[in-house]
Amino acid sequence: MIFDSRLILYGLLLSNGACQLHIKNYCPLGWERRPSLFISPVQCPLALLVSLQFLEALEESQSEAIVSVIEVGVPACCGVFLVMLDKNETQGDSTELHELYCDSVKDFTSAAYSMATIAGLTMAVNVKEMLQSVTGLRQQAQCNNQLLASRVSLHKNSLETRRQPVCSRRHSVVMNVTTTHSSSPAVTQTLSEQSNQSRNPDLATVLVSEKLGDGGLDILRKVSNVDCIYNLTNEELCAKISDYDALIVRSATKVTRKVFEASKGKLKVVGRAGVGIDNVDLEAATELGCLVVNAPTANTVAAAEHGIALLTAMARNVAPSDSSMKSGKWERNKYVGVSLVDKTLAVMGFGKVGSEVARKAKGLGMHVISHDPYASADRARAIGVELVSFDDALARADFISLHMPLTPTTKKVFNDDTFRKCKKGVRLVNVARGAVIDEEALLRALDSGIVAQAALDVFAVEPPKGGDSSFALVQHKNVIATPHLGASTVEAQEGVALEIAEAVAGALAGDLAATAVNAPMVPAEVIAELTPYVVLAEKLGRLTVQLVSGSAGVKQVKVVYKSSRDDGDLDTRLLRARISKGLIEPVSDAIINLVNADYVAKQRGLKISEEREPADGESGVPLESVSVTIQDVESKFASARGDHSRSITLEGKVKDGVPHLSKVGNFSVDVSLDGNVILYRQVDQPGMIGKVGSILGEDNVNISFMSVGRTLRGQAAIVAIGTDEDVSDATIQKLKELPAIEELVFLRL
Ligand SMILES: NC(=O)C1=CN([C@@H]2O[C@H](COP(=O)(O)OP(=O)(O)OC[C@H]3O[C@@H](n4cnc5c(N)ncnc54)[C@H](O)[C@@H]3O)[C@@H](O)[C@H]2O)C=CC1
Ligand SMILES: O=C(O)C(=O)COP(=O)(O)O
Repeated sequence: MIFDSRLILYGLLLSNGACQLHIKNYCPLGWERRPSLFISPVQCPLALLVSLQFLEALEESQSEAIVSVIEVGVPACCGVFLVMLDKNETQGDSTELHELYCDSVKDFTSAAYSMATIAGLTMAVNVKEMLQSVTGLRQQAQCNNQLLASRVSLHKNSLETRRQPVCSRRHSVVMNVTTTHSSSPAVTQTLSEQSNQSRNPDLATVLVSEKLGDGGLDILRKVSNVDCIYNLTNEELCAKISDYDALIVRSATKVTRKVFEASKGKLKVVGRAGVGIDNVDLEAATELGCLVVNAPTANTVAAAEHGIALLTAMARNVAPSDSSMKSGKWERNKYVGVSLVDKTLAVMGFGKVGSEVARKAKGLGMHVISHDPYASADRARAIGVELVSFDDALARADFISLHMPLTPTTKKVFNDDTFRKCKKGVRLVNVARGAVIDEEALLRALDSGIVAQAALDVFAVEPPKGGDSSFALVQHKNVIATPHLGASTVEAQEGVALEIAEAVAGALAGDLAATAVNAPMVPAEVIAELTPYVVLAEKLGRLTVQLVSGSAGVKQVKVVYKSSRDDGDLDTRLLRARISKGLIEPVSDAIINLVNADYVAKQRGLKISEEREPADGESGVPLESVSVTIQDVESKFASARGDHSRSITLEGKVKDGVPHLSKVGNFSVDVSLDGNVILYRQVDQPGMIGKVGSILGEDNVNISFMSVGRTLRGQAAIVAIGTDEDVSDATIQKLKELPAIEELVFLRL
C-alpha cells in the first residue's frame, strides 16, 4: 500500500462474511479509486488481524498527516472503519479534497449498510457526526465550501481531536453505530412501549410513523420523547395521536382531517419527511392550528436520478430483458431499444426535481423542453431549456417526464384528451404522483399504442391492489414499475431526516419553520425584534374584548400601528395573529396560533383592518404604540369608548421590553401588563387610593402597579390598577360601592 501521498481507506469487516476494503489515493492526475480488496470469509480472521495491525501501525506512526481514524466495532458481528490520511496538504484544491472526504464517508456508509444487510442486520451509522468530524478538520485547511463550513459550527471536538495522539484520537472519534435486527411492526411496537415508560414528562412527544434516518432521530431524541411506530392503520393512528405534539410521516401515512380532529388540539406540528404534502389534509391542519412543515430539498437529486434511471431503463428494456434472462432466455431481437440522443424530452413541472432532470437529460444529448406555468424563463434559459405551452409540450415530445405536485389542478391532468394530443409512440416517465395521470386513460393509451412505454414510480393507489388501475398498469407489458423509490437512497433519507428533524424540533421550540407549508414564514430576526410587541398585541386583544357588553358580537376591529418605519419594514402578520388570539380565545374554546389565526377570524366573521400612523422621528423601535378598537359594540366600561360612542379603544406600548397599557378610551394611563387589571373611573378627589388599597388588602390582593389618568384637574379620573392575584367578586362589589367610583371593571389577562 502507498503511504507517501494522500490516502483514504475505508472498509468493513464481518466476522462471518466477506471483508471489503476501499482505497482512494492521490496521484498526479487527481484522486483515484484503487481496486477494492475483497477478502473471503475464510480469510476473515486474517483480514481482521491485518486491518488491526494496519490501524496499530498508523497509531504508532503518530503522524500529523493522519486526518482521522474512525473505527466502529460491533461486538461479535462486524466491524467497520474509515481511515483518512493526508500526507501532503498542499497538493490539490482543498475544496476538492473536502468533497472527496465527504463522498468517502457516504460511500463508506453505503458499504456498511450493504454489508450489514448481507449479515441480516439493520445498521444505523451516524453519518452526520462523521461528516462533522471530517468537515471540522478540513476547516483548518481554510475550506471555503459554504455548505460544509456551515456544518462545521455544529462540531465542537474535531479540532481538539487532531491535537491528541492518534491512539486516543481513535477512541475519541468512535462512531455511534447501533445494530438492531430488522424490525417487524411487533418489534417496533415493543420498543416504543418501552420508550413510553421512560418518557420525560417535561419534553414534547413525537410520533414517527414511517422509517426515518438515524441522524434525524438523534436530533429529535435530544429535545423530545420519540416513539417510532410503523404500519399504523388510520384508525390506530387516530387512537394514538392525542398523545403526541408532533407527527413525522413520509408518503404512506395519510394525515386526514380525522387524524387532526382525533388529536384534540394536542398535535402542534406535522413534519413531512419529503416534498409532496398531498397526503396531509392542509386545510384541516390550518383550521385546527397545526403547523405543517416539509423537507423540500434533501431528496431532489435522488428523485431526479431515479427519473433518469427509469428513462434509460425504459428506453433500453432493462427490466423485461433482465426478467427474460432470469427465466433462462436469450432474446436479443425482442429487446431492441430506442436511443435518447437528439430526442425531445418534455419536462412537465420545472421545479427542483424537474430542472435537475432537465440538466441531466441534456447531458445525455436530449433536446429538453418544459411546461411549467410558474417557472422563471431566465432559469430555464440558464439550463438551456425552452419553456413551452402544455399542448406544445405534448405535441413535440418523444419522452415526457412528470414533475409537478399533485394538486386539484394537476389531478388527472394526463387523461384521454391529453394523450390524444401526444405524438404516437410517446414514452412517459412518472416520478411525481400517480394521480396526476388518469390511470384508466393511460391503460387505453398503452393498448392503442399512443403511449409506447411508461415507467412509473408512483401510483394513484399505493401499494396497488388487485382490481385497481394502478395494479393493471404494473402488470402491463409495456410498463416498468418501481415501488415509489424516488427518494429512497441512503443519502437522501439521511438528508431528509436531518432536514425534517431540525424543522420539527424548531417548531416545537416555538420557532417558525423556514419550510412551513401552511403558515407565513417570518425571518428569525423579525420574530426576535417583534416578540415584546406580539405579547402586547395579544394582551390588548384580551383586555379589549372583555370590555364588550351586549350580544351583538365582535365583528369589526381596527388596529392602528404607530411606527416610524416604512410599510415594508414592519411585518404585522405576527401582531395581527396575536390580536386575533387575544380577541377570540377568551370568548371561545378555539386555540389560535399563527397558522390558523386568519382562518378562524374569517370563520367567525371577524374583520380586522390594519392602519399605520406615522410616529415622529427615528426612535429605532419597530412600534411606538398599538391601539385596538372594537367597533360597533356597547361597552361595559363607558370611559373606554373611543372616538365613536359605539366603540372601545385600548392602546399599549412596550417600555423596557415590557408591555404597558397606555390609554383607555381617551384617558392616558400607564400600567404594566403582567397581571390582572382593575379599571375604574372616579370623581377626582383626595383619599380614594387609600380606600381602594385597604379593600384590596383585606382580600389579600397585592397591587403591582397603579396609574391615574384624568382629563382635567377636578374632573373624572381613570385609575388602572395591576394586581398579581385574582380578585373575588365580593371585593369587586365592595369597590363598586365606594361613592366616588362611577364605574369599575376587573379584567383578567
Ligand atoms: N417519487 C418520489 O419519491 C418523489 C416524488 N416527488 C414529487 O415530485 C414533485 C416535485 O418535487 P419538487 O421538484 O421538489 O417540487 P417543486 O415545488 O420544486 O416543483 C414543482 C414544480 O411544478 C410546477 N407546477 C405546478 N403546477 C403545475 C402544472 N399544472 N403544470 C406544470 N408544472 C406545474 C411548479 O411551478 C413547480 O415549479 C413533488 O411534489 C412530489 O410529488 C418528489 C420527491 C421524490
Ligand atoms: O418527497 C416526496 O414527495 C416523495 O414522494 C418521497 O416519498 P417517500 O418519503 O419516499 O415516501
